[in-house]
Amino acid sequence: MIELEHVNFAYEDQPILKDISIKLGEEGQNVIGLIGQNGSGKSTMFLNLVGILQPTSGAIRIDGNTYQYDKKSLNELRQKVGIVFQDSEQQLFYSIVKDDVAFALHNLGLPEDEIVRRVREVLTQLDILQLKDRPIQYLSGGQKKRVAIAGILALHSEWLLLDEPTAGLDPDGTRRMIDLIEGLSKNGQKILISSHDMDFMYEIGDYFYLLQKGEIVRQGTSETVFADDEILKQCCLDQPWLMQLHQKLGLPLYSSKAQLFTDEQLITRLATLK
Ligand SMILES: Nc1ncnc2c1ncn2[C@@H]1O[C@H](COP(=O)(O)OP(=O)(O)OP(=O)(O)O)[C@@H](O)[C@H]1O
Repeated sequence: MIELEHVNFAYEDQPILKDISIKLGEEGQNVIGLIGQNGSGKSTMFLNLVGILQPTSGAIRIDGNTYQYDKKSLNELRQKVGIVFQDSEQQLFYSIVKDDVAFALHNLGLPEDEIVRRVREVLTQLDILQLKDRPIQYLSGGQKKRVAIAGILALHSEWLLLDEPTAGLDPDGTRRMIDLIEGLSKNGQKILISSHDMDFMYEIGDYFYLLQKGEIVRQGTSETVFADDEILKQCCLDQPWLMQLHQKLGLPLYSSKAQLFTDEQLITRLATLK
């Protein structure tokens, strides 16, 4: 679990994160959403969680141990908490897929056969084994994101932080990202996602934090956070369409588009309107 205790962060004199005290990854929370409009502080919070930025005051703990910022502690932290940036291209350093995924494993000093095993394992898991010898520059945006994710999962990181994972993806890419996250979550991977794509977040998350101007103004399950249209409007966010169908048309609250379109009772009721 990652705990933030009265965390404040400022860029020079500009306060960005304000007195944040939360516990990420409690029982039953594998996929956690950090939602908020542009500039609310989501990326800044992520950079604090991976130790690239250090809180101005307050503390962050992982599994009970307070973050330390010396080189050795940061190296240990990076094995536990990995981040995929919105522009994942900036974190791919090698020209060939398998070399990039192996990069951090070489840094750890793992034996060559273990590196080869882990690279193959993670590329298979992410369904990109066929890309292993391909130059990264010729991959699509969605494929590059998968390579960046592979580099983190190869480390067996406890936490995967995804900053705007659907930015720049087409509907098919977004669907594949949802399937990927669901698959990882079923295997027990802890994932923290930042996004302002509310439909995507609604479908994928177990628990949510709503960030407004650097403050957590609401937290809870999708029913709690997305039911309050007023607070979402104040944060310049749209209510997920499945929640709108529920609140405005009185339909059951479906957890996904697939669940809605396979509801036989609803389909029968709608057929009588024809
Ligand atoms: N390096 C920096 N120096 C000074 N201010 C910064 C820096 N990076 C971000 N900011 C400011 O901090 C605030 C929060 O930015 P941040 O990128 O954390 O928000 P965000 O919620 O991730 O936004 P987005 O959804 O657009 O990515 C913004 O006002 C931004 O201009």
